[in-house]
Parts: sequence; structure tokens; C-alpha cells
Amino acid sequence: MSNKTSKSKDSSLWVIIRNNTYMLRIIYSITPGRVFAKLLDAFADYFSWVFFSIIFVRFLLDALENHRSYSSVVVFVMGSMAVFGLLTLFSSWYNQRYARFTEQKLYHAISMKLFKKASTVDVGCYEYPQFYDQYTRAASEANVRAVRILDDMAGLITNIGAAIFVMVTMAQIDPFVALFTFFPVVANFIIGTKTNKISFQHSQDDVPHNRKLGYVNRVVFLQKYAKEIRLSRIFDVVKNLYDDGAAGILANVKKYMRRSILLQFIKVVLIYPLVFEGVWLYVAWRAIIERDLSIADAAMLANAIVVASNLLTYMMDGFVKVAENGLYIANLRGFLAYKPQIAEDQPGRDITSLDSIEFRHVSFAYEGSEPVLQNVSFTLQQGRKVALVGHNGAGKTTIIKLLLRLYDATEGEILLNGRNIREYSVQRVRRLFGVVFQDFQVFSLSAVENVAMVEEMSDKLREKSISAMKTSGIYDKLANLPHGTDSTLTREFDSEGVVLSKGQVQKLAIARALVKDAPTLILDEPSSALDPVAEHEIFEALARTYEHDANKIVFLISHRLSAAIMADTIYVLDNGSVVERGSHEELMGLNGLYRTMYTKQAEKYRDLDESSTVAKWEVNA
Ligand SMILES: Nc1ncnc2c1ncn2[C@@H]1O[C@H](COP(=O)(O)OP(=O)(O)OP(=O)(O)O)[C@@H](O)[C@H]1O
Repeated sequence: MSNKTSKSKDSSLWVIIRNNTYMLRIIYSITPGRVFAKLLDAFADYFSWVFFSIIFVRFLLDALENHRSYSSVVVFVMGSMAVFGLLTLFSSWYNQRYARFTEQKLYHAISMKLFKKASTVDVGCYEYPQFYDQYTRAASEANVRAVRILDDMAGLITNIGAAIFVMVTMAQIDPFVALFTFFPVVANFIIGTKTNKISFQHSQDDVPHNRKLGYVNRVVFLQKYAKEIRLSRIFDVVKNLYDDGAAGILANVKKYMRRSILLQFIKVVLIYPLVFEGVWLYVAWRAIIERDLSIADAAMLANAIVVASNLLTYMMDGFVKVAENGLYIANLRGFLAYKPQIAEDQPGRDITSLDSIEFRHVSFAYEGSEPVLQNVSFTLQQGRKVALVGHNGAGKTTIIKLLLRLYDATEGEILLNGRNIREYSVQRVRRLFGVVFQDFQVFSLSAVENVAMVEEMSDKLREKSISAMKTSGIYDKLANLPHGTDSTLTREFDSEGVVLSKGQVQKLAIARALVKDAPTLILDEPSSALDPVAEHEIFEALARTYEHDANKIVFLISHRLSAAIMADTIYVLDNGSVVERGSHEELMGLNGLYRTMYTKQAEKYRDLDESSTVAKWEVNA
């Protein structure tokens, strides 16, 4: 993943501008009103500040010195107050209502962008800690940064306007005095840039540690871990991750704090006194010693210098903040710009039916791992019912993942209807398969939504979902509940939610695969949690369903070889290679791995049968 997503830390001006404008464009596309309202709010802020510190004071002192009419003072004061009142009213509406409202809108839209991207990145990304780090960095900062970028940018623009105004006003009275403001501004900029780089690096270094804290939090709060935690001492082990994370965060505090404190000290102790005290000495000198400054101008100048140096300091801070925001946005841009190698939206040929599936000398290795499949070749024609069997880790599920284009083969090719799978649209290919994976998930939604798996439920789809539930054998359980098939699964959001057993969930997953009515049905260990009666019933029902549908290919992966017997062809995988193939009878005749596995299982079942007979006999006795 590290080489797949760009993680730019370049702080050159061009990159900063590009990153900020990139984010501003996103913000503008989501809520243009917020952009204009924030600009007006920032203007209201600076206007009130500059107006009352400089113009207001100067006008009043000038009116007193030059004996202007009382009514002109009243009009000026009342007019100023009216404008101030209106701007304050606008600011409180903006900050209390509009900003919060649009903030949510921004958060929502940006989160959706992130979710969408995260749900389309290559599945292989999940094998990289760097992926989680980058996603966390992008996700944790993007929302907050979006608002900050707009606020900082609007602040900077109005700040520049206000600074120009104040500097020009000052220069009209004393061009020399403006120089006072530059030293602290430049010094502040240099220190601010350094401080921000340190705090950015600090926050980035904290991400892996914070993820460990987050992981432990999840383990404690999520239901799926609750049983293991109560029945074992695993939490003592997991908790070490929390300790590691917390220690890492503390180490980073130690690593970065000394430099930050030093820079802060230089800024506060050395820079500010130079401006504020120095300026008053200069103005007092001109007014008392040189006597070339009126009271109104002296007061205005003294205020203006403080205001100007503050404005320029804020302006430099604004530049630094904008640069800092640019660094954070680089994470988001990098993440959103990531182009999956197997892109769902990549254009490709359409495919709606399957005449044949062929694996031609296919080899595959997960990135950074040894080869999992080696030179696998087989061809399946329409209507074939095949089983993949083999020991744990032989590569059975990996074959399915390649077929679904969750990964691409490292060598060789997979052909659908005689064409390389890569020529087809990924979405179209995935629609060809109804799959039950071993690690299927239940969502906190209604049972029928868990089966249909689409947002808009039509009556027809509901009917199909219910019929699939009947075939998989879960319907009776759900139909008897107060909300029937609309009952929510899990109790995370609904106290009346249903908690299904593992076997019941497996039946639900089978219904999910059936409802797709895809040309190929893939069942990866579909009966591992089912009792023998339920297993028998499901396979009977599946056989009935597919008996009449001669076109469909059924792919079964199972450790229960009794289930694999029904297949036309059984492929035996060992260490990533197909070592045997044929019908049950043919494979038994080969005297190879299949026969050994089958005989061992048959013995086990016979032993179980015998022991249960003994148990029955003991009970009867
Ligand atoms: N995402 C992954 N990254 C790296 N290695 C993986 C990944 N998934 C599986 N493997 C490895 O690939 C090998 C084959 O795994 P696969 O899941 O295909 O086996 P399987 O035959 O389906 O096993 P089982 O019967 O236990 O389900 C295993 O050694 C496994 O450790």
C-alpha cells in the first residue's frame, strides 16, 4: 500500500496551494453558501476590530480637537453602533446556527467520500498496516480540517485586506512607523513554521499508537469479543497493546515537547515585548519630544501599530496554518486519489451469462508471501457441479477470490467464456457469482435487507428474498417473530432485535447467495455450523433448486467430504496445486489423498455413530 498511495509531505508553496484549493473546491461543491457566509463573518470580525481601534478613536479625538458639531458625533456613533449591531447579529446567526448546520453537511459528505473510497480500494490493501495508518490519518483529520481550511482561508483573505488598509492609513501619518511591525512578523513566521512542522510530525507519529488504543477499545466494546474475553485471560494479552500504544504516545510527547517549549519561549519572551513596548516609546517620543503629532494621530498611530503588528502576525500565522492544513490534506488527497489495481468502475466488456470458467496455469502469491497457488489448471462448463477439497490452507478460498477478482493471478490466466477475466467489467464479473464466504457478516439491518443486500427493496425482490430464505431453511425461524422477516438482526440498535445462532446465520448467508440468482453459486464451507439434519435439508433443497437449472455452475468448498460427493467433479488441492480430480468413485479408485481423507472421515463418523449407539444403549439400560 505504501507505494500504491502517494503520501506527500512536500511543503513547497505550489503543493500547499494545490492542496488547499483542492479542499476548498470540495467544500464549495458541498456547501457554497458556507464559503460566502464565512467570508462575511471574517470580514465582520476584522472590520469591527480595525474600525473601533483606529477609525472610531481617531474620528472622536479629531472631533474634540477641532470642535466639530455634537450632532455629527451622535450620527457617527449611532451609525457605527447600528452597523456593528447588524454585523454582530449576522455573526451570531452564522456561528450558532449556520456554521453548525453546514459543518454537519460537510462532515457527512466528506465521510461518504472516504467510505466510498475505502470500500473500493483493493482488498489487498487490508494486509498493510500502512493502509490503516493512511486511512486513519485521512479520516481523523479530513472533517475537522475541511472546516479549518475554510475558516483559515477566509480569515487570511480578510486579514490581508485589513492589514493593507491599516498600513496605508499609518503610512499617511508616518511612513517610517510601519517598519516596526515587520521584525516580529518575520520572526513569528519562522518560529510558527517550525512549530507547525513539529506538531504535524508529532500527530503523524502518534497514528500507529492511537490505532492500538482504538483496537483495544474495539475489543472491549464489541460483542463479538465478549465471550472470549470472559472465558479466558486473553484481555491481559490484548491489554499489552494498549500499554504499548500509550507508551508510544508518551515517548512522542517526550521526543517533541522540548523543542516546542523552546520555540514558544522565544516567541513570547523575545518577540512581543519588542513590538508593544518599543512602539509606545517611539510614539511618545514623537508626541512629547518632536511635538509633530496631533493627539488624534498619536492615539491612532499607537493603536494602529499594535493592530497592524497583530494583523501581520495573524496573517503570517494564517499562512502557516494554511501551509499546515495543506500537509494534512495531502493525506486525504493521497487516499482519495488512490487508484485500485482492480477498479470497480474500470470500463470493460459486459458479461451476463457463463458458458465456461477456465483456470489456465494460474499461480498466485499474496504480496510479501510465498506462492499459495501453483500452476492450477481446470475448466468448468455450464451446468457443472464441482467441489474443491483439501487440507486447511491448501488454497481453496484463494481460487474463489481470484474468480471474483478480489485479487489478480500472479501468473497464468483465468478465462470466462474463453476471454481473459481482466477484459470484463469488474462489477459485471462479480454479478456472475452468488457467494457464501466462510467469514460472511451479518449487518445491523432487517433480516430481509440482510438477504436482498440492496437499498431499494421492490416487492419482487422481497418475494425472491423470502423464497430464498425458505430454500435455505431460515424462513420458519424468522416468520414466527413479531416483526417477521423485517426483524432487525443483532441488538445493537434495536432492543427487539434477533440474535441468530451461527448455523441460522449460515442459512441466512445461503439465502443471500441464492437471491442473486447468479449463473454461478459458490459455497465456501456453507455447512460448517449446520447440524447434520439441517445440512442434509439444505443440500436437498439446493439440489432441487439446481436440478432444473442445468445452466448454473455450483462451486462447493467443503471439509465434509460427504457433502462433496454430490459434485460431478471433485478437485483435490494440496499445497496450492490440483493433485487429483474426478468423481467420488474415480477418486476413491485412485487410492490417493482423497481416498485417505475420505476414509479417515468415514472412520470418524463411524466411531461417532458407535459411541452414540453406546450412549443410547447405556441410557436404555
Ligand atoms: N490475505 C492473505 N494474505 C496472506 N496470506 C494469505 C491470505 N489469505 C490466505 N493466505 C494464505 O494462503 C494460504 C491459502 O489460504 P486459503 O484461505 O485459500 O486456504 P483454504 O484452502 O481455503 O483453507 P481453509 O480450508 O482453512 O479455509 C494459507 O496458507 C493462508 O495462510
